[in-house]
Order: sequence, then C-alpha cells, then structure tokens
Amino acid sequence: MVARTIPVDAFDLVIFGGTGDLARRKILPSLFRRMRAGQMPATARVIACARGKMTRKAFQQMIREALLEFIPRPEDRPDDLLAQFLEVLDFVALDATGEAGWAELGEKLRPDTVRAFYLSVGPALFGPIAHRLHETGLATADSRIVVEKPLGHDLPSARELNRQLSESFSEHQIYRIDHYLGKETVQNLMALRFANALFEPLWNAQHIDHVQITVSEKIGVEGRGGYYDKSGAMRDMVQNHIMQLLCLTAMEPPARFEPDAVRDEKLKVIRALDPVPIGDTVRGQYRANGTTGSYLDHVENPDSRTESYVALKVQISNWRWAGTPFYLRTGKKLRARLSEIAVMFKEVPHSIFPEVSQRRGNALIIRLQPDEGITLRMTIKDPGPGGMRLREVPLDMTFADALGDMAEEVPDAYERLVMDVIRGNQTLFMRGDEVEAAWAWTDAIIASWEDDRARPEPYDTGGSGPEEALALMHRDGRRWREIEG
Ligand SMILES: NC(=O)C1=CN([C@@H]2O[C@H](COP(=O)(O)OP(=O)(O)OC[C@H]3O[C@@H](n4cnc5c(N)ncnc54)[C@H](OP(=O)(O)O)[C@@H]3O)[C@@H](O)[C@H]2O)C=CC1
Ligand SMILES: O=C1O[C@H](COP(=O)(O)O)[C@@H](O)[C@H](O)[C@H]1O
Repeated sequence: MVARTIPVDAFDLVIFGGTGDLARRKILPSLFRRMRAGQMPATARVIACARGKMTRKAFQQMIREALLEFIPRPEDRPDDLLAQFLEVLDFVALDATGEAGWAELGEKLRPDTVRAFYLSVGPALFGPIAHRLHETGLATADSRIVVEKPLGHDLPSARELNRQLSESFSEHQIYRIDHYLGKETVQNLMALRFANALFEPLWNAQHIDHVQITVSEKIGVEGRGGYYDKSGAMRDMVQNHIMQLLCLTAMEPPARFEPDAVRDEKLKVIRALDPVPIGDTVRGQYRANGTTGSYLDHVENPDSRTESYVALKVQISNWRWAGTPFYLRTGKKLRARLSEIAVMFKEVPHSIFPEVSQRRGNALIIRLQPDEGITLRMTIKDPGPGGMRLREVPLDMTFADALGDMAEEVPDAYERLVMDVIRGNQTLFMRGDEVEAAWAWTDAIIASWEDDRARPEPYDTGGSGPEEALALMHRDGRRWREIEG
C-alpha cells in the first residue's frame, strides 16, 4: 500500500486488556502497520495493562508472536521494523478494580503528550476504569478514552454506561468504536454519495424502489457461544454495524465532514425509523447438516431461541425515503462471506421496448467485503443485428483494479480508527445519543419477539437463510440478491 498518511506526534496509548485477544489480533497489528506506513512515530509509547504479571520483555515476546501470526507474510513485517515496533511497547501489571499497578502506570505517562486509554476489557470494567483514570488524575483534559461493543445490552444499560463514562470524561473525549465505520468501503460510501454529483438527485424515494443491506457470514458462533447466545444477530450486528450502514446510506448530506455534522445526520435517520411490525421481521437459527454442527451445538442452552439470522423490512419516515423500504439481513453460517449495500432503482416510467417483459431497473451495488468495489447494473442493447433486444450488464469497478498499487492491501478498520483517536477526530465514532437511539429502536423489535415467544426458523448452513426471509421480499414483488462468494 502506498502510504499517503500524515504522521502523528508522539503519544502515549494505554491498552487496558493489552494481553487479550482484541489487542493481540487487531489493535497491535494495526499499530504495527501504521508504523510501517510511516505514520506512527518511534517516539510513541504503547503501555499494555493486565492483571497477569509479566516483564516488559515477556510482553514484547508475546506481541512478537502475535505479529508473526496475524501478519503472516514475512515481507510485510521486516525484522528491523518489528524490532523498532517492539521497542515502543511497555507493560504494567495492573488490576482495574484494585490498587496494583496504578502508581506505576502514572509514572510511565509523559507530561504534555497526547494520552489515549483504550479499554480492551469486558464492559463491566468500562465505568470503574473511567472513574479511576479521572480520580487519579491520569486522564488530563485532552485525554481520550476508547470503548467498543458491547456498548450496553439494551437502552437502560447503554444509558447507564454513558452516564458512567460522562462522570469522568466529556463527550468530546469519548471514542465509541464501531469497526464497520473504519472499513475503507464504508467510508467510501460517503465519498460516493457526497463527492459525486451523479447520485444525489436520484438518491430518494422518487427514484429508488428499495435498498438491500446484507452482511452475510460464512462462520458460525463457534467459540463465542457464551457471549452470542445472550446477544443474537439483532444485538450483535443490527443495532451497531448494520445500523451504521443504514445511516450512511440514508442520511442527508452533512454540512461539513466534521464529527457532529455527520453524527447529527445519522441520528436523524435513526430517529426517523418506524417501529417494525413483527410481521416484517424474520429470525432464523442454523441447523446441522451432514458435516457441520448446529447453532445449538455451540451454546449451553439446548433450547436456545437466540437468532443467528435476522431479516427486517424497515421504513424511514421522512421526505427522502417515505415509501422506499430498506431490507436488512445478516446471518451466520450462510453460503458466503459477503457484505453489500444494493440500491435498487425504479424502472423507467415508460418503456419503449415493450417486448422485454423481464427488465429490471438499474442497481448500484456497493460491495463492502470481500473484493471491495462498486457495480452499476445497466441495460444495453444486445450486440449484433438481431433486432432491438436488451440485456443487463454490470459496469464493474473493483477498487483493486481501479487503484492498482494503492489498493494492494486494504487497511484494517482498526488502523484508521486508532489513528483517528490519536488525531482527535471523532467523525468515525458513535456519539452517546446515537447509540441510545439505536438501542431504543432495536429494543422494541426484540421485545415484540419476546412477547411472541416464537422459535427462530431453522435454516441450512451454507444456504442463504430461512425461507421466510425470501417470503418477506416476495410478498412485495421483490427478491433478495443472491449471496455469492
Ligand atoms: N476479541 C474481539 O475480536 C473483540 C472484542 N471486543 C470486546 O473487547 C473487549 C476485550 O475482548 P477480548 O480481547 O476478546 O477479551 P480477552 O478475554 O481476550 O482479554 C481480556 C483482557 O482484559 C484483561 N483483564 C481482565 N480483567 C482485568 C482487570 N480487572 N484489570 C486489568 N485487566 C484485566 C485480561 O488480562 P488479565 O486476565 O491478565 O487481567 C486480558 O488482557 C471485550 O469487551 C469484548 O467484548 C469487541 C469486538 C471484537
Ligand atoms: O462485531 C462483530 O463483527 C463480526 C463481523 O465483522 P467483519 O468485520 O468480519 O464483517 C461478527 O462476526 C461478530 O459476530 C460481531 O460481534
């Protein structure tokens, strides 16, 4: 990847839970890549905290192994750079809820240096750590605190978390990560909409028949059954990631590309979402087939009714979108890993080619992963002298092809997000009121299921989800796009 990045000044990044999975798999490899891109200075310091006692050297060795595992190609991690990166790492044995380690951490932090505290620990520790950072004076007025999902389990718990954080930090210091906002193509959605004059005049209910947002996963819940069974697809994916995709697709153009301008517009979308009637929701749970186990094999409760798939028909009550439904779906153990936003345009108002009965309108497909790119489905004349026959063709642009060398490696979402924390740019982070509004809408849907006590519909692993989800579209005379790998 050609580095077109602005280096940041020295900073102290403290990672509470710095020996955990998130830190080893995502945060630290992302920092390494930023150093490789010339963005992270060798004067930066990363201090990991966890209860388990280890020396700085042992921690450096742990992260060395993590980098070898998660950045597998040796050419991507030259030895000299690896050594330089390990030098910025430090470790403090600290108990977030006890006394051990806090004084030592304080001694390691430098005055007049940007401080960021990344809470890569369970959510029960968010409030206590924030309080402690404030009480000990380790958090200065321009320090940042970073938290990540789960940001509550429902509206009351999200409110309580916001209350706890706001006791010790101002909103401008709180960085709530939704890693989907750090994905290149998700940011590209804003570029596509707001840097091209082409789409905006058509981006409304007058021209758009409906929008499909799909986040399909091939993996199941596997080792995460304990967490996932209390969550389900609605809390795990829809309340946060899919909500963000919906907001970026549906929001009004913000006046500026600035944190509150963007977040105000996203919030307006969430507040304009209609409650979803239970008949416009579908829940599914994957079942075993010959070779793979079922959802129930991975969770404790043999009678679990938690959904591993959800599909919704969503209406947005505002001038732009009234009458244009957004169909959302996400699920595990489906045919392929595919995330995309499909904007399906209406057909031409009058066809001068009446012999063609199966014509569909144009479609703009924004592929988020894999093979990031954009496709515009157009109708053209079939080549040759055989008369005026029409066919659909894709105007296809994968970013890898269009950008050549610059797209060699799509940066991981955490690379962008961690650096934005250091830069103090909150545009790609969720504001507290946004999270609460998303929970308020999600809670009502979950409550309607709980009243109904319906079992999720079983679906086959490796397929495209439950039959009922197909029916959700069919009854409106529409159909889902194929989930293709
Ligand atoms: N893993 C992932 O991909 C993702 C994780 N998350 C969230 O990030 C958070 C961390 O997840 P993950 O890394 O997977 O969890 P892990 O269980 O792998 O790691 C937890 C870390 O927290 C430390 N820790 C636990 N209790 C304390 C304490 N009292 N004081 C100081 N350190 C403590 C642990 O070390 P020790 O036991 O030695 O103290 C360990 O370093 C969770 O909230 C999770 O939901 C969010 C998105 C993705
Ligand atoms: O937050 C989560 O996201 C992942 C999917 O993320 P992606 O970047 O691989 O698309 C999902 O598997 C997980 O259940 C969820 O907690």
